[in-house]
Amino acid sequence: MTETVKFEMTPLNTNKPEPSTSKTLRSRKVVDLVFQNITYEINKRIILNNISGICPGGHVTAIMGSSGAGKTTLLNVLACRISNSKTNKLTGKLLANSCPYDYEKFSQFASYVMQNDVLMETMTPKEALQFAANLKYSDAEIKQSRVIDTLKCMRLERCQNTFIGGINMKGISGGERKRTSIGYELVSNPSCILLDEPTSGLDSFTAFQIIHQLRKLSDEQDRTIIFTIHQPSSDIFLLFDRIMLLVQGRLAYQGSRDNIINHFSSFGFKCPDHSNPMDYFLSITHAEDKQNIENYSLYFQEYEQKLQKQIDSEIQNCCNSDVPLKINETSFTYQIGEISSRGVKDIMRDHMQFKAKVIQAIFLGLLKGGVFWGAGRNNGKLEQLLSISGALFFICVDFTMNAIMSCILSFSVEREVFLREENSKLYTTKSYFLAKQLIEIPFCVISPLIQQIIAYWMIGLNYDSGEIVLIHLLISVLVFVCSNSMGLMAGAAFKDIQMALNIVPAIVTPLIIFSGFYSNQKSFYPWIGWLQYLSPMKYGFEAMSYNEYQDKQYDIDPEELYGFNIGLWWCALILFGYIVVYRFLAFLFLYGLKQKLQ
Ligand SMILES: Nc1ncnc2c1ncn2[C@@H]1O[C@H](COP(=O)(O)OP(=O)(O)OP(=O)(O)O)[C@@H](O)[C@H]1O
Repeated sequence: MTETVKFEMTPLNTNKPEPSTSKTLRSRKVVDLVFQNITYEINKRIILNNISGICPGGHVTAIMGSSGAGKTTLLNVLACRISNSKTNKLTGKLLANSCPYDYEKFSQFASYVMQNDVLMETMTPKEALQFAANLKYSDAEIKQSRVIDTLKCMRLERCQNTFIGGINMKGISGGERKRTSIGYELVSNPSCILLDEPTSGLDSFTAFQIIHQLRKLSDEQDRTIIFTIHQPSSDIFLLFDRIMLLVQGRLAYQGSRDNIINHFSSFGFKCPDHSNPMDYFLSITHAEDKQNIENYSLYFQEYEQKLQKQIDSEIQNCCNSDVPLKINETSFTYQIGEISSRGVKDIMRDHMQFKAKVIQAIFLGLLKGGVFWGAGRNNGKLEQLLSISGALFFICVDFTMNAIMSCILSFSVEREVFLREENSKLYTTKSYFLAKQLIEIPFCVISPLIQQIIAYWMIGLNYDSGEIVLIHLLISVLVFVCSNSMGLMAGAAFKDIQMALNIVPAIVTPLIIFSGFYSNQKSFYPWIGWLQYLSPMKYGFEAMSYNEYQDKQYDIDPEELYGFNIGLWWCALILFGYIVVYRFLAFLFLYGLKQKLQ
């Protein structure tokens, strides 16, 4: 059964009392966002054309316009998610209560809710909000009250203990996901909330509920709410306080919702009775109709003559009190603890993934054991040396490909969550990265161990002493962790994961060729032979071979046949060194990626 929402039009009051220091969500000062003379060009094409405006605190401002009008671009400019580059040129001023702001400052008083709900599938809404609150506040009582208030405010009480879910797991509904996304930002008590198409993909009733909640946030808590929206129903239209109507990157209307109908009527564009005003205004502004395009100059002229002065005066008189900042109160070590315990929960709860990984490890162990069955039990002849070397080399290649690809794929989902949470200043890149190492490395150890414990005895690798077996397992783990580190680095280095998935095999293939199994390592031409030193498989294969062939006699010395030239422990040390280097580079790339996406 659907719930009915009783909507009461609460009178607007922008002169709300000063913030209380209570532990509830109501603790805000008004923040007026102003943009002045914003022009944005991409490759010399003007996307936003010298526009100015104001989004007052305690009001709901809807940015509207037909497709391609520049709504998302304007929202991104306000959220400082667009900056100058070689091809993109942004000019103009952004002010919060008359003070200029940039990306860093924006994230201290405002939150941005993306169109896609980027949330951890294995958490419940309550846990997600608790995670955000834990990372934001140090006082236990404040954390608790923020979570409870937000659940109530976003009407999430009924689904608070259901998994959020996603592709792999059934979970809460689309509307509840959106409300969780908004709540996630709300926990940190931002003065401004910017949302990109908060109603897209939702049915009209759910869309109404979302906008209704946003309206309540502005009315009851003085927040500045700004969002883009495509085609609101008439019920939703009534929830807006202000409207900005964009037409080809310029403003055709800006001001109160009440006035938009009169404004367009005054120059001959009367909204027909009984029709949804926004449907009408979008129909007269979309760029598909030739007549509309001819009318654009009239819209702009009327805007400049009748509304511009009013907007300029609102900008002049905007609030200029201090902007309340949402400061993060938690320490670096606390952040690491929180992120890693969430990560462990995520792995344990994602039963499908967890089972798939264990089954895959058992299957690959059995496969290697079956294919190279007994290869190590006979020795002496060259062909026996070749088959055991084939087994050792295949172990290295399999670990490398497996670890790199699965890391890139799993990180592609996770890094969106990281980018969102870092953007919301829940934690720093450093604490996320260290927490990731704490969770991931133990799991990287388990998979190669399962595979090798199975395959070792089936292949009949050297078990003259326990030490030899342990060294083999150690090298296997080092190769796996090293490849996982390469995957992490690739996942962080490429903005587009698809590109990483295409390019990485092209990089790994030469590393396989130069790893010493297919050709003697000393026989490569020097101008290209140096590539072998970049290959973790070379060190893995060489170390495993030294370990395996000790005390064994063959027709030909394996060291000579393959041109081994480093030695077991040096190989292990170099693999360890590569792990450190790749992980450090992954951190730098992640840091760079975060900056690039600002
Ligand atoms: N990276 C880009 N390169 C080139 N053009 C771009 C880029 N980003 C946006 N544009 C162009 O800028 C214009 C405004 O885009 P924007 O996404 O802001 O429109 P919108 O009003 O949000 O549209 P929609 O409702 O369809 O999402 C569009 O014509 C779009 O093609």
